[in-house]
Amino acid sequence: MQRKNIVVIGSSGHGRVVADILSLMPGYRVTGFIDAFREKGTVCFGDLTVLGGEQDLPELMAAHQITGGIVGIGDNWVRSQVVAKIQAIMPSFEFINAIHPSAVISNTANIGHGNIIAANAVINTNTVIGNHCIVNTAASIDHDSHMDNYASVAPRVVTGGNVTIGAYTAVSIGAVVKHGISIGEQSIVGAGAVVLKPVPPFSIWYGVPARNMGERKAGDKYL
Ligand SMILES: CC(=O)SCCNC(=O)CCNC(=O)[C@H](O)C(C)(C)COP(=O)(O)OP(=O)(O)OC[C@H]1O[C@@H](n2cnc3c(N)ncnc32)[C@H](O)[C@@H]1OP(=O)(O)O
Repeated sequence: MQRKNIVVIGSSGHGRVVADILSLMPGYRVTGFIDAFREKGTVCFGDLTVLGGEQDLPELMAAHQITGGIVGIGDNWVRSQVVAKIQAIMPSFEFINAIHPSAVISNTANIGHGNIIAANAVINTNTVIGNHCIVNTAASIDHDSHMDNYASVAPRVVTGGNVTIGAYTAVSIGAVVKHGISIGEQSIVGAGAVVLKPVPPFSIWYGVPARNMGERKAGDKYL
């Protein structure tokens, strides 16, 4: 099989997990990392190094026959900013999905592009995952659910069926979301929360049962 040469944008812990997943996918060869905040040549994962920043992409793509890649940045808002920057610099950049071979994904699920589906994740029947989302290690999104663009679920999150997770919203590590619940855009569900009521947009909810603990603005830090 002809492997596509690709890059991972972001070389922190999450970016390296993404490179690890891609190294297990037969269709791709990871050429290296793009990271404007780390010196060129820094070794990040195995023998893979930082090749340059986003501005260097046109030159790097031509030199290494790179067709595209994926943004491996955990913060949902920052990830969206970097995707926009790449689209402006290199409109032909193809955003791919990084899907761990142990992930279980229904044939009836619909998955966009730029998504990270980590080890042992489950995406069940008729669920829709938008673009540039993260379904992290051993998270489970059950049937007929919907994750909007740039949403994320952290390791061991479990949702029931018919759950909606709005754009840019982060459901934190180990949280449980009851079936039928809708979580609005740009919200945070805190670690270990049990969500039994709908979560409005731009809000922070946590606890057992989860309650409204505050409001937030787009781009507020949560990691
Ligand atoms: C592979 C990976 O690493 S993926 C990333 C995994 N990481 C996560 O998912 C973590 C996400 N972050 C959280 O869940 C955070 O707790 C947040 C964003 C919900 C809240 O963070 P902050 O606003 O900074 O809260 P802060 O730490 O100041 O705590 C405020 C109070 O709320 C409590 N609190 C904070 N989060 C929670 C929570 N999830 N559940 C219960 N109580 C909480 C704190 O104990 C503290 O109580 P205190 O005042 O009595 O000491």
